[in-house]
Amino acid sequence: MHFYSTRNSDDMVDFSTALFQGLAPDGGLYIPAEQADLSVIFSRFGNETSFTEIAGEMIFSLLRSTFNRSQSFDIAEKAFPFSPEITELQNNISILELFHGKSCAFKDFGASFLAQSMDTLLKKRERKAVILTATSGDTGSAVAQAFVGKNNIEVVILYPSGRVSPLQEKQLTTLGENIRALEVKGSFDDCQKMVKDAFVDKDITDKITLSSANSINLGRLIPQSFYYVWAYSRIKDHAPETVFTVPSGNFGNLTAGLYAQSWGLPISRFVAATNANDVVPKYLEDGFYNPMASVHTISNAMDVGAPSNYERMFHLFKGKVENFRNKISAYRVDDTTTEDTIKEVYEKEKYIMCPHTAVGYKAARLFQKDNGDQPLMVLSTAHPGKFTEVIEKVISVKPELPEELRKLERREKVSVIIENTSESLKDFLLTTY
Ligand SMILES: Cc1ncc(COP(=O)(O)O)c(C=O)c1O
Ligand SMILES: N[C@@H](CCOP(=O)(O)O)C(=O)O
Repeated sequence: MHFYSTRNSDDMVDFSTALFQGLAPDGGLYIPAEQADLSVIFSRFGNETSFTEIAGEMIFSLLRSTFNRSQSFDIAEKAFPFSPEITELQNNISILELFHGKSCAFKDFGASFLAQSMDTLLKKRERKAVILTATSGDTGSAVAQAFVGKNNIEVVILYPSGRVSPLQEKQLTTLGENIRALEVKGSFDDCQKMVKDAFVDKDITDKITLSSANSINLGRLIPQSFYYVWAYSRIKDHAPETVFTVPSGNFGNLTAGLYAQSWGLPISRFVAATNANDVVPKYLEDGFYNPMASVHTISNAMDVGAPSNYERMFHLFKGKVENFRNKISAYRVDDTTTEDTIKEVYEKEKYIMCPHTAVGYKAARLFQKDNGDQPLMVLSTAHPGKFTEVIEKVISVKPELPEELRKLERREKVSVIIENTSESLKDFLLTTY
């Protein structure tokens, strides 16, 4: 498969180039140039097919011009020593738990695949890369875990000061080695803009081989399609067409689902769930897309006012709001409703969900109210233990922390504080590398 930029279809590249460039040189996002049909392969997957097998088959089917069969399965095995799990709740809702990886969030799937495929390709090319990542909490922690100790790779993580949870901050700032954390005096959108500006700054790119570990990088997005396929393989006997509800911020997760659908996965609809940062729900309502400054919420990892992947969706839907509406329904959920949802589900079902998952769960219930009580699969994007402060306040119970998170509590934070300007990032990069 080849890829081109959303802003220039003549700029055709292979997977390796898209992976290491991250963002296209014209500032656009790489998208698949060919229409793959994997429906026959999907139909062979069943309840017994492991996540690694599904991932290996998909890597080989989509990226065979870059990875041969044995490399594809090797990457899948090394990247995914963990798997999603499904928990059934009342009201026809299934929770697709994506937080059983090292950093306890769904970002582990993308970050781990990215690290393994870069490792495989760097061995061939003997290149050194600096990975720039903007995070509102979870991408950075997954990337830090996936890349720590990797040869020939330096990682720089930008996060908004005071706007990530205490545990997320520990995950970003305590690993050391090849991982550096920049604490930005600003919002996630500032961090994301600083990263994007660096990619198109020739002074930087002439000196440093930059790549990205955000969902602007297709290497982050493609593996996020694997778990939609895995989920389908588990439910297809009783639900041949599935509605997926996706807690959304930068819309990488939902875009990955749209790709899975375009490759032949029978998904009947997506429900996009946002917090008060609701530019996409507003766009579906009135047809006007107005990115805005993000506001702080208790589902902090979704505090995005200018979602990167809107550009990919816009391209996929040929810029027509009706095409968006044909595939996606959208709901916004405010903080009070998010807290009420966490409480209600815990009281009724003794299930603790993180605030982001609660936004998704509530949106699924609203969708059922509008469209009948049909089965829905809600993507659960993070372990509730990453947001202990919110959970304890709402249900007076401290979620049990996995060992990975518990050991971080004792570690010392190390970060460099910088202004929210592209010049500060440029200074840092040019003086450090
Ligand atoms: C826990 C959690 N849920 C949801 C999201 C939103 O995902 P996306 O940015 O892919 O829309 C994020 C951040 O990416 C997150 O960390
Ligand atoms: N919510 C994200 C924001 C970055 O999103 P990405 O998918 O583009 O990396 C985070 O947790 O950092």
